[in-house]
Amino acid sequence: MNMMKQLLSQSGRTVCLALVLSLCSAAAGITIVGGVNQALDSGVTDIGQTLVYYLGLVGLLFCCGIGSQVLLVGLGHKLVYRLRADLVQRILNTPLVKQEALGAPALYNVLTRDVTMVANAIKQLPISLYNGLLLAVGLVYLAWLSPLLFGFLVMLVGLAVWGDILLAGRIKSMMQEVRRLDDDLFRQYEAVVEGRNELGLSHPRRQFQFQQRFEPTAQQARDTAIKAEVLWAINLNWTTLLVFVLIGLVFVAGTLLESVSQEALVGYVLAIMFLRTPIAMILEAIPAVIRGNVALSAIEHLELSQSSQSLSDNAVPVTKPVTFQSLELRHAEYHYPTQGGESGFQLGPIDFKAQAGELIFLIGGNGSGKSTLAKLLTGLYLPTVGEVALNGHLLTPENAEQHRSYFGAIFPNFFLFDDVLDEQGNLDNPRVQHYLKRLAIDHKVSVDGGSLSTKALSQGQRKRLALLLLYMEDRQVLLLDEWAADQDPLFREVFYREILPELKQADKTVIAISHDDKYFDAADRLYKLDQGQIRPYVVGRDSLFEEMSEPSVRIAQDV
Ligand SMILES: Nc1ncnc2c1ncn2[C@@H]1O[C@H](COP(=O)(O)OP(=O)(O)OP(=O)(O)O)[C@@H](O)[C@H]1O
Repeated sequence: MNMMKQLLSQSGRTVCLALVLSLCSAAAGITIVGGVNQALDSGVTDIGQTLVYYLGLVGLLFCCGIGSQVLLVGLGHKLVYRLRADLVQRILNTPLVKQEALGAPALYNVLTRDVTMVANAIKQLPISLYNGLLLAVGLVYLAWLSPLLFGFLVMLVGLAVWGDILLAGRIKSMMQEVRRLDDDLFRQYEAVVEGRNELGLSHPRRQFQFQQRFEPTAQQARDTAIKAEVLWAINLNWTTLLVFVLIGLVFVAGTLLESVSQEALVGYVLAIMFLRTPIAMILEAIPAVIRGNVALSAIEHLELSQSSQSLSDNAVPVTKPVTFQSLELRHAEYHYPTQGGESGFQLGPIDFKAQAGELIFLIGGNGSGKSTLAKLLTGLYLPTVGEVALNGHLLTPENAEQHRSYFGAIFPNFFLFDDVLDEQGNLDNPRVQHYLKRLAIDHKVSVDGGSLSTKALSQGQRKRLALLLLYMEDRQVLLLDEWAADQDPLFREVFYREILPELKQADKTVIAISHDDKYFDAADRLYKLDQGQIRPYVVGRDSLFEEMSEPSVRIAQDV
């Protein structure tokens, strides 16, 4: 709810104006009801004047009603827009480690389902506010008409409202359960979409995925949602019935109590009938509001970054990087958080230094910590213990953005963007043609207006495009995590024998994670990771994997 308060506080003036207009409209409506009641009781003396008053009030009701609705509808959509923008910016500003812990399904759930739920709740805002005010003005009128009957009415309505509050609490916990199940469902959707190849090949797995994983969760979500909605629908009908019971009881009480005039009685019946619609509309809006509330709590529960650093203006958050000189790790460690009672992987302590213009290979077995080290070097992870320093400046949460601006990286799970941006963030840089040719991909892809013509390519070709994007960004330090793994032997040769030396010549510092022992001689220095520990690797002296035979290639310059 804090998020909603923040968003609403930015529209204080609109809310106030809409409130005043709604109040005027509601007051005009109740005055018409009161006037009709009075006319029924005492008749009309001046028909012309009465007609003028009547038309004036109808006009006021219409204009103020329209005015408040226009303001509130606009406000509702602006709130949804701000919520979306705020959420996307908060995700973009959330540290990688937190995003990885949350997982993609949870983030998609928030961005799609939760935002829609909040949007639906916000849509109820104009209707509920208007009807709430109408109800409030109506109650003031009833209190004025007969305080005695009003006391009686408050007692009865109080009971009904108490029942509604209890029921709303029960429905809220059901909707929280539906929301929890939705998180599970999004994980199932991810398996269905991302696992399309495996599922396409295996009928038993498809059946298992559908019957054992998807169906039970979807059915439970369906049943809980139906239960909640039906409970509220029963309550809605019960409340409508209560209005008629109320009229009857007021009528009986009024006839029994001598101090209550006939005019007050008729006024009560008229006003309660008139207020029936706003009451029903408010009650109808409540489930959507509860769902929105549950969705907002779910968004807040993710504990995304609170940073509201705007990405929509042109302000550049970091100063232009100076010339890269060195990158150093001093007793640096990175600990993954404990998961399911098991302590996370621990990288380090590591001491490591890369100088400008060096070409360094990181090697090691699966799970030895190479990619973790890459994320630590690039500033995507901050060290748990020890220090990371670039040009002698220690990496801190405050300067992490500046640190990262030196790096370009391709990780194994890279994402290929449609747009080819240059170092200034501009599209349509003519250099792109040269690199398309260099990466031997110009026959498959063109870049038009800064956008890739296609991404429907093989994995090796997609990696070449990722390298194209990296070339265009022209960062000083490049981190290539098993880039060559998907290349054919011919282009692998081009990569190690031509592209890497060219990058070195262009004063780039390259840290490449590689399993290609055939090309270890291309590196200036080699480091091997083993269970989170690093040590220099000497070709010929050290074995790549303990069980493997001695590699035959020697590097030009041993460490
Ligand atoms: N996002 C994560 N959350 C928690 N633990 C992780 C995460 N990513 C990796 N790990 C743990 O860190 C260890 C090292 O992973 P890392 O990806 O750094 O290995 P790697 O050397 O790059 O392996 P590979 O050669 O298979 O890519 C893994 O064994 C895993 O247990």
